[in-house]
Amino acid sequence: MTRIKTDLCIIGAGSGGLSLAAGAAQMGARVVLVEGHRMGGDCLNYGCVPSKALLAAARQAHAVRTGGCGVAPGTPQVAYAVVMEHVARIIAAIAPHDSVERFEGLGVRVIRAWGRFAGPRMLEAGGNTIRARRFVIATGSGPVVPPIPGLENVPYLTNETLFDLRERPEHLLVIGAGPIGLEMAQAHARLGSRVTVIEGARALSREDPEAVAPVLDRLRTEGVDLREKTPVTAVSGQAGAITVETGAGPVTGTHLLLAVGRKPVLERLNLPAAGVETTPAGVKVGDDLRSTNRRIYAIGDAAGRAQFTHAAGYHAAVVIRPILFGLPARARATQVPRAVYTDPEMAQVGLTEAEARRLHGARLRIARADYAGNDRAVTAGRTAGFVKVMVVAGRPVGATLVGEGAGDLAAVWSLVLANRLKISAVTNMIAPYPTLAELNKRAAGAYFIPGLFENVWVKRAVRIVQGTLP
Ligand SMILES: Cc1cc2nc3c(=O)[nH]c(=O)nc-3n(C[C@H](O)[C@H](O)[C@H](O)COP(=O)(O)OP(=O)(O)OC[C@H]3O[C@@H](n4cnc5c(N)ncnc54)[C@H](O)[C@@H]3O)c2cc1C
Ligand SMILES: NC(=O)c1ccc[n+]([C@@H]2O[C@H](COP(=O)([O-])OP(=O)(O)OC[C@H]3O[C@@H](n4cnc5c(N)ncnc54)[C@H](O)[C@@H]3O)[C@@H](O)[C@H]2O)c1
Repeated sequence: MTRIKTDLCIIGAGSGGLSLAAGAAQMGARVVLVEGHRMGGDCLNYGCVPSKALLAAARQAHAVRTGGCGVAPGTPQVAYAVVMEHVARIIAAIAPHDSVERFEGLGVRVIRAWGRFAGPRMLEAGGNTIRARRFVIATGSGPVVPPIPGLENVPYLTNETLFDLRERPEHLLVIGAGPIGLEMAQAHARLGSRVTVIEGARALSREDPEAVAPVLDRLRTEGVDLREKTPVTAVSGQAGAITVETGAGPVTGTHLLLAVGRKPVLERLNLPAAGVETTPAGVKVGDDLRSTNRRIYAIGDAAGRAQFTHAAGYHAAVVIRPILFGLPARARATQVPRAVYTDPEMAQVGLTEAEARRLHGARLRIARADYAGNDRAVTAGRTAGFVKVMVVAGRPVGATLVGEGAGDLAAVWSLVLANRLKISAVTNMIAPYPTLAELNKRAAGAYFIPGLFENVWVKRAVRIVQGTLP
C-alpha cells in the first residue's frame, strides 16, 4: 500500500470531478483524482457528447429528406455504422481535454482505480491509501433498470450500450419519454429506424405542457409512434424480436432502449465506513453540498439534485470556496437551466408558469415573444416556438423556451435569475439583427407594452409635450 496525504481527494473524473480538479490544482491545492473507468465520465462517453453528435447527424439526414428554402428534398444516404463512427470520432476529439495527461499537466495526481472508503478520512484505491483534508464524491449516476417482468431474459440497451451499435435498429422500442428517450427517438427516426416510445405517464411531465406540445407534435409528424399513459406490464422475446406488453396491447420491435431515469452510483464507495448517509436520490447533502461527514462533499449527479453537466460544473464552483478558502457557499437551484435537444429544442430556467402561478398568484405577469415574429426565424423557415417569461414585480422568476436554439437563448435568463436582475436589464441589451437572440429582448419588451403602448396617460403626456415643444 502506498500512503498518500493530500489536501483534496476527488472520486470520479466526470463533469463535476474534472472541473473541480482543474480549478483546485490551478489554485495551488494538492489534488488526487480517482477514476475507476473512463476519464470524462458519462457526459463524454455515454451521455451529452455522443447523444448530441448523433442528433447532429440526424439533423443532416432530416435536412436532406425535407429540403426547404427552395432546395428540393432528396433521399439521405445514411450508413448507420458510419454515423456511429462519426459519434466515436467526436468523443475521441474531445477526450484529450479530459485525459490523464492533461490533468497530470495541471498538477493533479490521477489514480486509475475504483475508490472505497476505509474510514471517515481514508480512501483506498488501486493499492493506495489516500488521507485527505477534504473528499468530494463525484461518482455520477447510471441508468435505472426498472423491475419489469421478463426484462432479465431480454437483451436491452441503455445509454451505456446504445452508441456501440453499428447496425441500425430496424424498429427501436424506447421505454420512457424523458429527455434521453425523446432525443434518441428523434435521432433514430431521422436516421431511418421505425421508432415506438412507450411512456407510463406524460412525456416530459415536469415541463410546461405548452412548450412540450410542439416537441411531441414534431416527433409524431416525423413518424415516431409515441404512446403516453401506457404502462409497461412485461417484456419478452430475443434479439431482433422483442415484445413489450402494455395495458393497450403488445408492441414488437427489434431493439429495446431503456430511458426511465437515473440512479446514483455509490455502491463501490463503502459509504457507511465514512459516516456518509444517502437517500434514494444520492448522497444526503444540504445546500452547501456537504454530506453527513463534514469533510466529505458530493457534487453532480451523485448529489441527487439537477442532473446535468452544467449543474455538476456549478457544484464544483460552489464547493471550491469552502474547500480551498474555508468560505461558506451554497448551491442555488434557481438559475440552473435544463434543455432538451430535440428539434425543436425546449428549455427551462427557474419557475414554469404553473409553478410561478402557484407561488405568486395574481402578482405573476407573463411576457412572451413568438418565433413567428423574429426575422431570423422567418428567413430560416423556423417559425415554430416561443419565449415565455414569468415576471413578478418587474423581476423574472422563470423562463420557458421552445424553438430553434432554445437552449442557447436560455442562458440569458440564467444570467438574469442568478443576479436577480430586473427585466429591464434585458430590454437594455441590444441583440444584433437579425438573430434569434432578439427573441429574448422582444419578450422582455412585451412586459412593458401594456404600460407604454396601451396607456391613456402615456398618450396624453405625449400630446401635452408635443404641444409645448418648439
Ligand atoms: C444520454 C444522456 C444524455 C445527456 N445529455 C446531457 C446534455 O445534453 N446536457 C447536460 O447538461 N447533461 C446531459 N446529460 C447528463 C450528464 O451526462 C450528467 O449530468 C453528468 O455527466 C454528471 O456528471 P458527474 O460528474 O456527476 O458524473 P459522471 O460524468 O457520470 O462521472 C462520474 C465518474 O465517476 C466514476 N466513478 C464512479 N464510482 C467510482 C468509484 N467508486 N471510484 C472511482 N471512480 C468512480 C465513473 O466511472 C465516472 O467516470 C446526459 C446524460 C445522458 C445519460
Ligand atoms: N438534454 C439534457 O440535458 C439531457 C439529456 C438526457 C439526459 N439528461 C439527464 O438525464 C436525466 C435522465 O433522463 P431520462 O430521460 O432517463 O429520465 P427521466 O426521469 O427524465 O424520464 C424517464 C421517463 O420514463 C418514464 N418511465 C419510468 N418508468 C417507466 C416504465 N416502467 N414504463 C414506462 N415509462 C416509464 C417516466 O414517467 C419518465 O417520463 C434527465 O433528467 C437529465 O437530468 C439530460
